[in-house]
Amino acid sequence: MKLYLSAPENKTLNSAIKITGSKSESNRLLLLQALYPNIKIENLSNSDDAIVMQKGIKVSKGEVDIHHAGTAMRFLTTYFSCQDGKEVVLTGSKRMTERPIGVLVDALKSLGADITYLENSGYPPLHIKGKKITTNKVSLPANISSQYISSLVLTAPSLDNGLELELVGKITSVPYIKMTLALLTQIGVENSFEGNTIKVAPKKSVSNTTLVVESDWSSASYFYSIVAMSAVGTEITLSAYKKDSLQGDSVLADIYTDFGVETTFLDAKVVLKKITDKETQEITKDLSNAPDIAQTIAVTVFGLGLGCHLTGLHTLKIKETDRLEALKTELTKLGASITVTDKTLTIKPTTKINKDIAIDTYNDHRMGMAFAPLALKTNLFINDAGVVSKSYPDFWTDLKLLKFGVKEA
Ligand SMILES: O=C(O)C1=C[C@@H](OP(=O)(O)O)[C@@H](O)[C@H](O)C1
Ligand SMILES: C=C(OP(=O)(O)O)C(=O)O
Repeated sequence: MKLYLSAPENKTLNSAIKITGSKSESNRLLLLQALYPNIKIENLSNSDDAIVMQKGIKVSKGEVDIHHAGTAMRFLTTYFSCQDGKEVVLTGSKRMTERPIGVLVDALKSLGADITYLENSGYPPLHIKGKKITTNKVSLPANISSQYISSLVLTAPSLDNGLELELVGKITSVPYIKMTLALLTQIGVENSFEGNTIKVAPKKSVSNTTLVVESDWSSASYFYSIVAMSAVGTEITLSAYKKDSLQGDSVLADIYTDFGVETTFLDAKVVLKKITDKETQEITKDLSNAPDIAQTIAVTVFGLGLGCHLTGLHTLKIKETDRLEALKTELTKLGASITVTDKTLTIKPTTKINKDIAIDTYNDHRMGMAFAPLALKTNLFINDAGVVSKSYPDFWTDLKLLKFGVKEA
């Protein structure tokens, strides 16, 4: 599906949007629910990634296809490795077979897991024969993906002896690890994270507990970008959010003050308001704790004619696509002056934005959603716009609620 996007006729959009549950929280809770069936989940994400997780975790024998879902791939690798009697082939999309998993597989093998690579060493698909794991100390590099760590931590309380992890090197995407540990705390699992050591105590069962997933902050980023590019006075209300979030991407509330957006928390809602068009001209940010909002920020900066130097982007090359190259290619088509390295992105201020450009999405939901707000500045096409369903299936419908022109081309 190719879409043609244009700005709403009334430039001051005031509207309320309810965003689906966080895919990160949802996939963690689905894993914990499989280990502890007394857990009930509310406001579960309706994303493709949560659907493949729900389906995959029920399989005992045969193939589990998690498509593009990194969290499902990583979280289920540990889960199945520790399920005595289950035997699966864990696979995904072509891109998933290019996303590394060797660090996690090596860690699991050192614990005694039975995992074999079916194609390339270090990459999915994996053949996993579940075993009872009793060894409880493991060490692994922490600078490539925090999902390997979250994966081990999530299954850890179900192991007879719990688990102690030693994290080697600079720890990346730290808030996601803290989210995992906070959810364990919420279900009564003792844990600690001090220095580079994580300890998780074993737990046999959990009493009836209902956990409510907060809505997705990464999805909220696209509305921050829309408000940033709108007239002073524009307001959008998003639900259901809280000030005390487990999601690291809630740092958006701080970051977008540089773009003139004020955030107010009201009950379970968050109100975004454009309060000034005197934006910070050059922004410098280290996004190693919030990699998923890098695309949104880069597009906001370009749309506002500002400059930026973003660092801490070393994980972007192994996500749904090489996001640094994809941003460079697509922003250049629009007229940006952009340079990237393997971990940084720099944009120089420009005033002109090319019209009617077709943005390629590279099977990456965030490429479609991050570029959409630019319709406030110029008309544009989004190729393969269905990609958004990976995390936010209702994105285009919600954009229509804001009166954007969203037409099949
Ligand atoms: O644990 C999680 O839910 C996630 C961790 C991050 O990945 P990395 O740790 O690989 O950066 C993030 O990019 C991804 O969208 C979700
Ligand atoms: C990187 C992402 O997801 P995952 O790694 O879970 O596929 C994302 O949603 O931006």
